[in-house]
Amino acid sequence: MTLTVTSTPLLDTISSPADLRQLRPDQLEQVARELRQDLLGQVSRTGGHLSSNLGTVELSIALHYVYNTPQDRLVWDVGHQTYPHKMLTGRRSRMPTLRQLGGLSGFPRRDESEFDAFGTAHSSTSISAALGMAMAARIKGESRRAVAIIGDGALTGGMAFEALNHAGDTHANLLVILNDNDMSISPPVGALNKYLARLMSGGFYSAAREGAKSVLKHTPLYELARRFEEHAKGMVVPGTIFEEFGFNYVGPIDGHDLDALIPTLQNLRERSGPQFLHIITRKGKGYDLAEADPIAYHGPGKFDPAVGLQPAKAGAQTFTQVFGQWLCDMAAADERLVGITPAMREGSGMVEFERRFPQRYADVGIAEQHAVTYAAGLACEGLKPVLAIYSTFLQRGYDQVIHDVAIQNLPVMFALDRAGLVGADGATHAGNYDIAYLRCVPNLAVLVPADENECRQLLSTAFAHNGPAAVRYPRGSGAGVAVLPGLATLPWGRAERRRKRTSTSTSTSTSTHSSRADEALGLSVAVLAFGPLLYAALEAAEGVDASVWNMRFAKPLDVEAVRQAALEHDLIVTVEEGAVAGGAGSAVAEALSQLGLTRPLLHLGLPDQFIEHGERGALLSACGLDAAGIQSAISDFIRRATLAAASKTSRETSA
Ligand SMILES: Cc1ncc(C[n+]2csc(CCOP(=O)(O)OP(=O)(O)O)c2C)c(N)n1
Ligand SMILES: CC(=O)[C@@H](O)[C@H](O)COP(=O)(O)O
Ligand SMILES: [Mg+2]
Repeated sequence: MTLTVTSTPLLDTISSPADLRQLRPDQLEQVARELRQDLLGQVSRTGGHLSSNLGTVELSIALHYVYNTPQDRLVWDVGHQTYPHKMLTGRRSRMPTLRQLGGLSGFPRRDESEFDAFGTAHSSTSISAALGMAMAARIKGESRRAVAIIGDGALTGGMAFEALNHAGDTHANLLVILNDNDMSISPPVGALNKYLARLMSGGFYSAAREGAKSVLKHTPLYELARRFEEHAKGMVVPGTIFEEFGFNYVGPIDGHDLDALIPTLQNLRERSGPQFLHIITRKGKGYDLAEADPIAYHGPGKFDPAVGLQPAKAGAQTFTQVFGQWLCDMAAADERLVGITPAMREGSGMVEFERRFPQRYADVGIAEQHAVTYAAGLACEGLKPVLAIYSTFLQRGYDQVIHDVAIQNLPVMFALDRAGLVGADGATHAGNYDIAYLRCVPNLAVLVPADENECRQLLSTAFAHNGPAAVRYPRGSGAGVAVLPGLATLPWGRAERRRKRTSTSTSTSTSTHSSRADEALGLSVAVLAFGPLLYAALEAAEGVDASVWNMRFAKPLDVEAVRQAALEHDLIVTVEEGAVAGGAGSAVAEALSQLGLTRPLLHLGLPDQFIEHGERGALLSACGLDAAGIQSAISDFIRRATLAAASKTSRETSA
């Protein structure tokens, strides 16, 4: 560890930016040292995003020092780099609760602090939101300022350019700060990145220019520098792309140098019209291990800062690892396979695939819309694209799924990771909606493996399918089922029955001979499970003697299995780790209605509300999606149904 603090602590005196603004400029470097050290200690104890936050320490201090927050609006892009901002805005004492149930969010939230001007966690939204705020200030006749802080990775998202295009034409009092650390989660990709690198390498002129402006302001030398700048701009240096968009471009400057940052921001705050400040920072700044490996420290779990991250202990295989292995094996077997990631190489398990098949790998940047349509183009030419994408991020490419893939019935395969609750990232990253938003799209199949081995089998099944298909699997590991080698497929659209209720009574039985709770109440139960909750459902079924089907497909639904379940049982229970509204359970209800079968239905899944951050298992339990929760929901339902039936009978008798 390289961080040491010597003088009397200043950080403890800062409980809001107003306190920070009381300090002399020459004290701010000490604040930065203390803040960085505290940040490292805090994140090492809770886990969370580290590299990006170590890189925004000086920027956060400078922004709150110069701008009159919260009246002036700071809009952070993605928001994974806002821990220093949180610590300066009255939330330092709550850092030990970071990303835990009931604790601080890992991202900005309007309901957490008045200093969080805009909630975020998906990238590339900051310029649009800050522009909206700048224009609102103008419309309302207010003199507030709006600042968007966006990373070089987030700038690759199309939305950022839509906003730049709009902003440059508005004369809005908007400052866009490009926090360029030459990294996304993985190394940055694309022509824009190369362009930024060129700006950076040619940046000495600009830096000197801006440094001169700030330092020499109000002196005759400043006028000289200004004239030189104008001459040089026109004659020597071509306008930057940001100037072509209508912004006044300043930089690049060193984003860790408070002596450069503060006067530059003071200067920019007084200017009107769209301003663009390009700063250069280092991901992981100040912690040697993170500087050396910003990818590993992008979002680590808990660790000891003195020794750093240790190799993970061999544990259960994650679904992501199952996918990564399958991708390599299938690529070796079928040279038409092309793997695509929108900037999530590590998270999606594609590191090995890139290493082995570089020609068939593409990181397209944070560009989910493009990723989907790019895959569609590949499919048109007979290739077999596999787009590995987090469920939550596919929301960005929804129109492309329908318009570019499904309508044309193209064989694009979506490997949907992080389906269901994700835990510490919370509501913004939850993959709760994909079954609902995909199953309504014609031609598109939705496969829901129950365990690791079935995940591999259904990946092969989707890949073999001659049309669009999504395979959804959750974060982390599942039941721990051993994954068999081979690329065998499973029957298309077919569920498997995993448990038969032991009682022989018929669906309309009123038997009270069994000791089991449901039997006593006279209802037989069929559970239709979609995805890894199958195992909790099987456990619950032991308690209520239910039949259980592993449905495997949310679409095409195995209607025969639904019919059989309905004909043999009184109550149908659906279980899924996805939104109940419009989810797989709804598909079962639709099927029953089409079959003309009426059965009481109990849909177990995620409720119609955003689920906060917390430990994934605990959140699932809180939603009633563990074995105990499923069993008690079924027993309660039966009890209520039986009571309702009894009361109806007694009303009829007395009438
Ligand atoms: C729409 C969307 N896609 C993907 C992500 C995942 N993601 C979070 S941070 C990040 C990299 C952002 O890079 P940059 O903006 O340069 O910030 P840095 O991590 O370098 O601080 C990615 C890909 C996301 N949050 N939102
Ligand atoms: C901020 C962001 O979007 C990513 O860093 C995300 O937090 C990664 O999530 P996983 O840890 O599930 O890969
Ligand atoms: Mg970056």
